[in-house]
Amino acid sequence: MTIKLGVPSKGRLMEKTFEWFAARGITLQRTGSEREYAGAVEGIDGVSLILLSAGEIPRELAAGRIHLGVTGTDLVQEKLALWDQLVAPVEELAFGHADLIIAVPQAWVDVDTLDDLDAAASAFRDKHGFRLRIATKYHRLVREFLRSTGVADYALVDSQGATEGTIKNETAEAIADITSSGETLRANHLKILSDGLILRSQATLWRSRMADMDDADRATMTALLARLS
Ligand SMILES: Nc1ncnc2c1ncn2[C@@H]1O[C@H](COP(=O)(O)OP(=O)(O)OP(=O)(O)O)[C@@H](O)[C@H]1O
Ligand SMILES: O=P(O)(O)OC[C@H]1O[C@H](OP(=O)(O)OP(=O)(O)O)[C@H](O)[C@@H]1O
Repeated sequence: MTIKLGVPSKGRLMEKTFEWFAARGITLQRTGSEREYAGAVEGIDGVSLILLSAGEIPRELAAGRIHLGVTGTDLVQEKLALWDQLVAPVEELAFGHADLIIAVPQAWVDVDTLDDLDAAASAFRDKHGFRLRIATKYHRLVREFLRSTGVADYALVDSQGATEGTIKNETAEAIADITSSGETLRANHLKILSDGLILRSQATLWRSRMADMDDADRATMTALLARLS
């Protein structure tokens, strides 16, 4: 067998992950054509590279189909109930920083906190006859956060991308999404609630608690982790 290492297959996260491993003497590269999701590992024996969507890496770790994987804290905590029983963080990689936050239109001058949002949600329901809608792809994290903070009178609507646009498109009144530089929020005339930070995320190397290993794999894992930490 080999130790299977799952890495995002495209974009910022893939490039930064390759750089992070290269700085530790392990070369990860895509092989084949530009569109083929095949990869190779040089600098250590017994490790194979699996290129995957960042959003699927938590599930693959939880199922034990990969031994190690790089993805954001946000995606692990969103996709896996009881995530800490299924995976363990090995290293925070110091890139891919993003905050999961709740934001509302800047024009809502009376709404700056979750308490204000709660009041606005009740008023919204009285006026419109349906619940204030919050667009997000982070359903689990947003529900847990709002439950713990006592906001109840809302409906989540699913948005898998361009979430900041849902308010202008009138499919939601508020959003819960990740922000990094804050530019997308500003460009869409949105503001973060002062107590609306749900989670700080960054790219992290995770180890599966569920993946099988033989003796050779265990030796490879020990050697690999010694190189990475
Ligand atoms: N603007 C950003 N700055 C920093 N990190 C970000 C940014 N956008 C997303 N991320 C982080 O990158 C990771 C992947 O995000 P996302 O799911 O949006 O990626 P994607 O490219 O759409 O991946 P997928 O292939 O799963 O669709 C997440 O952990 C997220 O927190
Ligand atoms: O604070 P900023 O630096 O502007 O970054 C935040 C944006 O980045 C991500 O979107 P992405 O580019 O991954 O596209 P998406 O909306 O399709 O997910 C995220 O969903 C925000 O929209």
